Amino acid sequence: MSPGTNLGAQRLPPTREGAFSAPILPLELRDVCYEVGGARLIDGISLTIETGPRTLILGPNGAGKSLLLRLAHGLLRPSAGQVLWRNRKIAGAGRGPRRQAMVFQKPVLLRRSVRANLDHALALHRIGGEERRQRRREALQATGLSDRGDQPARSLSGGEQQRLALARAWALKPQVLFLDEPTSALDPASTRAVEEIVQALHAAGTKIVMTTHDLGQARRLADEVVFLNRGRLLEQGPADRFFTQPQSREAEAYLAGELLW
Ligand SMILES: Nc1ncnc2c1ncn2[C@@H]1O[C@H](COP(=O)(O)OP(=O)(O)OP(=O)(O)O)[C@@H](O)[C@H]1O
Repeated sequence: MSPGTNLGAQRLPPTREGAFSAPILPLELRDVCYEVGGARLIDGISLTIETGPRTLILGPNGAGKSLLLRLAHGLLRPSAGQVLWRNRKIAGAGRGPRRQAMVFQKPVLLRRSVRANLDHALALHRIGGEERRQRRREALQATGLSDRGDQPARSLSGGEQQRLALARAWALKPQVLFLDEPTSALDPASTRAVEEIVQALHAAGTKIVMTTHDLGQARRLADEVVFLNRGRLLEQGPADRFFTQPQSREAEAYLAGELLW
C-alpha cells in the first residue's frame, strides 16, 4: 500500500469495545509544575482533557509541549501539582492507567519482525490466543501493513515504522492516545497516511491528544487547541476560535509565524 492511500473508514472494525469500557477520562492537571535543576519548565498548568474532541497541543519551540504530554501520560512525575484520571491521583512516574498509549516522534521498535512487535505489546497486556491474532490482523490492516508481518521492523521506511507504532497502539485499543510530533520526520505522503490513521482511531472512539509543529496539520486535525508558551498554558478552546480569534497576543504572533521560541 502506498502512503496516502485512503486508510481507515472502510477497513475499520465497526466497534472497538475495549475503547469504551471502564472510562478513564477526564484527565485533569491541577497546577502542574515540572522543574529540572531549578529551572521551571512547566509552570503551573491546570487543564482538563475530556472525551471526544481531538486535542492538539501547539506552541513555539521549547514551549513545553512534549513535557506536558509526558507528564499527562505518566512518563514524568510533576515536581508539584497533580495529574488525575477520572478524579484519581496517579502514584508516580510510569503509573498512569494502562488504557492509554503514546506514540513518539521517533518510533521505539524492537529488533524483531513487524508481527513480533505487535505480539510483544499484546503479550504485555496479557492478550493471547485468537484475540491476539485477531487484533494483530486488524491493526496491520488498518495501518496498511498487512503484507509486512514478517519484515524486520527496523528495516521498514520511516513512514512505515511510524505506521507500525500506530498499529501497536491500535492493537491495544487505548481510550487515550498521546502522539508527540508523530510526523515531524516524515515526507508529505507518509504524513497524510499517519493523519488518516489518527483520524480512523478518533472515529473508532480513541481520544487523540497530539503535539505538532505543523500548523496545516493542526488545522486539518484539531477540534480543540491547547496553546503553550514558555511552560505556561495560554489558551485552551475550540480550534475554530483559536485559528480565527486567538485570545492571547502570543498565540496571534505564533499564528503569524512571528513567535518561533
Ligand atoms: N531533562 C531536561 N533538562 C533540562 N531541560 C529540559 C529537559 N527536558 C526538556 N527541557 C527543556 O524544557 C523546554 C521544553 O521542552 P519540550 O521538549 O517540552 O518543548 P517542546 O514544546 O516540545 O519543543 P519543540 O517544539 O522544540 O519540540 C525546552 O527548553 C527544553 O530544552
